[in-house]
Amino acid sequence: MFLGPVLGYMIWTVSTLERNVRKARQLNVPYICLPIDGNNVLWAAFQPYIWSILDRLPFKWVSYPDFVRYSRRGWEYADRSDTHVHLGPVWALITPVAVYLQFADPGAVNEIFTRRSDFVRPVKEYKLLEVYGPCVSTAGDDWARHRRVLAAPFNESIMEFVWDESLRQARSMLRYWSSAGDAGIPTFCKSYEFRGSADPKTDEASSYRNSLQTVLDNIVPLMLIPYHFLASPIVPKRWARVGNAAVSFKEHMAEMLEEETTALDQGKPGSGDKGTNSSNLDTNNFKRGLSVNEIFGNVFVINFAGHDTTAITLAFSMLLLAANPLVQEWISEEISAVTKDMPTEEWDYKTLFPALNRCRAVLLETLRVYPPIMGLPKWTSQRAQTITVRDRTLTIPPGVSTVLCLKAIQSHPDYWPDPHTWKPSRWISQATSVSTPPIGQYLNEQLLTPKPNTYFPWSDGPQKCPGKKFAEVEAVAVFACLFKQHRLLIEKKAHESDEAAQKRAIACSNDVRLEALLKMANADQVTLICNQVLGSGP
Ligand code: HEM
Repeated sequence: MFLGPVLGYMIWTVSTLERNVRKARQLNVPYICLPIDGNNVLWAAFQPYIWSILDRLPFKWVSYPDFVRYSRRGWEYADRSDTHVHLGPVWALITPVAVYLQFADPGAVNEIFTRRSDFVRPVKEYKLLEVYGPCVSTAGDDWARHRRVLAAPFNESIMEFVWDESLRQARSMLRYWSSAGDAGIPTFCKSYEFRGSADPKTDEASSYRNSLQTVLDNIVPLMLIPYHFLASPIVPKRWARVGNAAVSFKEHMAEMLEEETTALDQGKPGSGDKGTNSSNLDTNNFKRGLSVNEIFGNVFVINFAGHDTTAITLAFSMLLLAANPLVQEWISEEISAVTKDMPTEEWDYKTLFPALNRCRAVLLETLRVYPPIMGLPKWTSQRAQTITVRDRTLTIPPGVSTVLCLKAIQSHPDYWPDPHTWKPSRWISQATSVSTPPIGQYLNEQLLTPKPNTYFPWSDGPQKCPGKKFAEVEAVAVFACLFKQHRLLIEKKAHESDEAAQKRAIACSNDVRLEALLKMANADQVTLICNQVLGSGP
């Protein structure tokens, strides 16, 4: 009975694969074939189980045949830049569904980013983000309307709020972490109290924080199954919890919208207007530009795009800092020089943030090695497009996917010396006295500007991340607050040396899996301890 469909599927696979191979041959680029497309929903659901078995065998990922290796979701992390080093700046991953041209060439990357109407976002691949409604990522031709409204509050004047709020959260986090002692740390313009996961006050499942966390933790099933269905009484309890969290999160969004529209109706500034003057923010856009469903869709995307990306990057950074005590000392030296005896409550964004280059370097280096998004998909839509890759001109047929391989280019030895080592100091150089910012004079250092189009964890071009500065300000505030007077240690196992514990932490940071974003697969295998430096405070 099953033989017919299986045979049919196999014939379809072979013939479509062959057709796509012919397309790649015409392009004259090296290629690798896969029998199943990575976006196949069934395969995406099953492959983690297959790989959890393969990972237990005594073979490394690199030793499997190509069709096995590249079928792993998130293969880009294990591959680093190796395939590009072997096959050159552009190669094709061919599946029965598509030809995915993989680019790791700065010139070609620049062309693809800047020619937005020639290389378009494959909206179909982003449709799953429409959990609550259409949004900037799925808007297609209508992208500019969404982007104009959504990006308005992301201006310099909101950064002071982001800085103060991040410091406030970091202080609470520090109190919570320090109180854990040797037992180890248990695992938008609205202010929420910091709550650790073991804090009893986090019980209220419908709180903003908890509903958002449940939604983000279960983002893949929520993208596949409408949340109204999950919240219905007929589904198992575990799923219903996810559905109910999604409903609660929508109620929180509706409440926020109500508060904002009431404020705007009364002529008051909305929360997106914090600290801004009305001349640089068209608050009417908020009401005029998007429908209610589109507002919900975009609020969700801002939460999705802004929360886990930053949280995951901070988690990688903390673990790597704990495994590298000398780097902790290195940033602490800067924090002390820049903030002197000033209490964190008095830290001023405008003077301190630009001077904390070493703290920023930790973030930039973590994003270089562990970018939450490892490849950016674009698409030649209706027309063929020509593009220059080094000394060649490629004519790419319509409907071919072009992937900007940011993980590969950010770890390519042509652009980054010692590319696979996490080394924040690579971002710092001695400033010439003319360009030194006043407060930076203590260390006379400045941040490296990478070669163009060799570093783009926030994407680039018109569709680049509007939250880049937001994330930088958050991370620098958290690092500065934490490492001013505290250090992170790894809890050692019985008879384990410091070195072995540090190696275990680094191995944990390299044991990753790609869900919607790249994250550590088993972060709870390493427990961190937060200690105050002796003689450093009250
Ligand atoms: C380390 C932190 C972050 C990283 C690595 C990051 C990365 C990215 C990348 C790569 C894109 C482009 C995605 C694509 O084209 O498919 C993007 C888009 C976006 N990001 Fe971020 N992001 C971060 C933080 C944030 C924050 C803090 C916010 C908001 C508070 C935010 C909001 C957005 C939005 C709304 C978009 C869609 C923009 C558009 O399509 O026009 N991101 N981000």
